[in-house]
Amino acid sequence: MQVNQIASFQMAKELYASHGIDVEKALEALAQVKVSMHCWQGDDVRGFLNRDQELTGGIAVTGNYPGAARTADELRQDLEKAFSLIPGKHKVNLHAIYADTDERVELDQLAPRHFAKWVEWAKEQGLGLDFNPTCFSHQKSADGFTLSHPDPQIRQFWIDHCKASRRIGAYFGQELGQTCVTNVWVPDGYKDIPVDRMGPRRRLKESLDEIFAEQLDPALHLDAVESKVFGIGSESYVVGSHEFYMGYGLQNNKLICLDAGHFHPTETISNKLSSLALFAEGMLLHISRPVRWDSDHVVIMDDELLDIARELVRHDLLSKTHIGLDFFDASINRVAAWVIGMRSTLKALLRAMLEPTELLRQVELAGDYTTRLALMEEFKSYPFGAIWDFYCAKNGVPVREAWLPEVKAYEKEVLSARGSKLGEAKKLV
Ligand SMILES: C[C@H](O)[C@H](O)[C@@H](O)C(=O)CO
Ligand SMILES: [Mn+2]
Repeated sequence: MQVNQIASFQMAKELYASHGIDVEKALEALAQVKVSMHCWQGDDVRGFLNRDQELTGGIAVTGNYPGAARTADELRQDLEKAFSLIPGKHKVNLHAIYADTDERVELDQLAPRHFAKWVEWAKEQGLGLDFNPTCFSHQKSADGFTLSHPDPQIRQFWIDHCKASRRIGAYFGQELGQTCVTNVWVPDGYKDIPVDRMGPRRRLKESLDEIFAEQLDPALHLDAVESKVFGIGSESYVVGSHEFYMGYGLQNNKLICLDAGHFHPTETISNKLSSLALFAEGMLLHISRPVRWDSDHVVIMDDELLDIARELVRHDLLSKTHIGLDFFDASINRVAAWVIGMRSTLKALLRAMLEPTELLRQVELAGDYTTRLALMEEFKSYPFGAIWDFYCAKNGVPVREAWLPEVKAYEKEVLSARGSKLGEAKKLV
């Protein structure tokens, strides 16, 4: 660590201490936070099963930046690169289509053995794993319906896929000694105005009941359910709406997943946490950045991310909240996208931990809103950057933008040989 970094840290630490903020305690708390980094940013949600299928489910990846991972080994190599630039020990969030196997296997037949290489790797790297059934990009979801499909056979296929996914999740939890969250998201919905809004929701509920019938040890495995307001091709009606899953999750003790991009454009998930936390067993966050719609832009430290972090810290919700990222941007270097999203999320949490929460609470209760506003504003320019730099250096990862040349070098040495989606092996400089 450089001498000037230590000096800046000491000065900042004293300043925070003068407001009763224990910086060392904040850093210890930050080190406990595991963020689940989504594997699908690394290859534009293609996966390794059914690679010939186009991405469906009303989600879209834009951009043609060269270097997407084409195999599980390449994806793991890229994940390792990204984690080497992010402080702390975290988790990787896998989708079912990322099975690493030579077998030709259908989604409903997936088993733990198809993910053994991921487990072996996660053990070596000291990472946890989370999981998701993949209910899209498949011929059986081509008409936009899966778990709420009117055809019982198709519905059963997706039910069996979700059951298989939970067993894989439980296997991750067992093998890695840390709880795996398996999150169910389905794209089901109508482009145009439906007549029957209830029927598909009743079928989805019945499918979920069947999927969750098998009891799994909650120490090893937790279920989450993710809602959405609309998708491309399901603009008028989404079966798994927020009300649907909030009801389902609360009634059945499931984690409720809030994706930052899955609500109306002016609706924020930060404002939902304090309500949900009073009633729910726990929450899963898909931190994303919607720009005008559910565009899944790379997460940055914007106002909403800071507000999410503040809510988690101020109300002591970190222990009942599982934090995951969910974005897919193919217009920039994909490893950089992960690093930016992860570092921003951790930085936002640290910033929230360095706020004088107790003091702000007291002035608010006393009705002194002038002091509340003044302090909240002044604390925005407090030297949290010096504390973040120290944390990065202490964790042996690059300080500030020093990670970028490492990504550029990796791009030159490794990614440029892979080419772009259009097929040409474009050389990058
Ligand atoms: C690939 C993910 O499962 C997906 O992004 C889902 O979580 C979602 O947010 C769909 O819009
Ligand atoms: Mn999501």
